Amino acid sequence: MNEQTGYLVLSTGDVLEGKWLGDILPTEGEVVFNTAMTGYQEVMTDPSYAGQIVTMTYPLIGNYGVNEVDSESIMPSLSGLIISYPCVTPEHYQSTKSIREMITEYKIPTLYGIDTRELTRIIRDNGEVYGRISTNKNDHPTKNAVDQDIVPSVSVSKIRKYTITENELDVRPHIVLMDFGYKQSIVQSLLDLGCDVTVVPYDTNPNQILELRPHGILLSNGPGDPNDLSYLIDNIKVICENYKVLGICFGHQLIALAHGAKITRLSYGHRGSNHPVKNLLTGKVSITSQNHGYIVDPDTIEEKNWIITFRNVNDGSIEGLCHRSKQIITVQFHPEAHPGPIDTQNIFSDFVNEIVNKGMKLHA
Ligand SMILES: NC(=O)CC[C@H](N)C(=O)O
Repeated sequence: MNEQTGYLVLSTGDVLEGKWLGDILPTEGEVVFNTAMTGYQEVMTDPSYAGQIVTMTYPLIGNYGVNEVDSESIMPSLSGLIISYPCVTPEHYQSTKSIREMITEYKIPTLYGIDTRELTRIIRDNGEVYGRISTNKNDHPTKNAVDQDIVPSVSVSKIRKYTITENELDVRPHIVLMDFGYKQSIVQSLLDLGCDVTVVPYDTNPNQILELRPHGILLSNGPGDPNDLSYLIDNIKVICENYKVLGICFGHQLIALAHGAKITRLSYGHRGSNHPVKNLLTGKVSITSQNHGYIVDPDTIEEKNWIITFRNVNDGSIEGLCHRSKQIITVQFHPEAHPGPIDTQNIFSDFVNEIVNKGMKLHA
């Protein structure tokens, strides 16, 4: 393995020494931790991590390799990766390459040999932490904010259509997915339910959406601070007036923002595969996959218009909303999973059933 020394220099003043796993590629970004024990490939290809240096708290990363089926996007968008102990001789029947081959192919700046649990403690104690991966330990991070154009950098620039050839349903719901940095698993969850999916750029306006004649709109996950997209609020309001809408994570935050709520930061994010959320309508607790640093400020929700449907069991933060009169449901967690449990996949089937059963006239 490459034995060249590299440093993770943090905005807190801490400097952690490691080794470069691939090429020497200095970088910087917000440093965030993910507590999932598996799912590094999905994490590395989730566009919501754009601009961030991700550390996996689980110490052994790479042991089942990288495969052809689990990537959430065409290429990784994260700024960097910090791992404790990499396994570069993977064993798994689906594995086609090692994590080192993947990070070399996609030029992901990566350090290994860092105590990722120590790093996680630093983030937990300090909240928002920025870092620079460098060969020079005096090379401090200069940025203190994630690039404001981060969503445009991951969103599609042209419409992308997904359809399944075999559909035994006599109806074909057509969902427009507004792409703020969508995960492939969201598309797959809709295809599995017999939907046609059209992915559109994040700033597509309601008139362009109308031309596509969708039956429902899904606002996707995405990187960065939703407040940076406040200029889309009018678009989102019109969409929410006219369609059945589902918002996931960034999409949930944008819909809340468009309806007058404030979006604030968690001191450190929820990123992992075992975050319990309680459905306040049924009392049922589900274990969810999560990846977010921002939340909807509970004091700014207009309760006359919104029902809080889910709360996080650990810290009580809002995990889901439902509009009292419009057909809008939103979740802060990731029902599409990947990585993580699929306990809340019913969010997709409830949305599609709502469209099929009570929705507008569907074409056959
Ligand atoms: N997964 C997401 O959609 C993340 C949303 C937003 N970037 C946050 O960190 O809160």
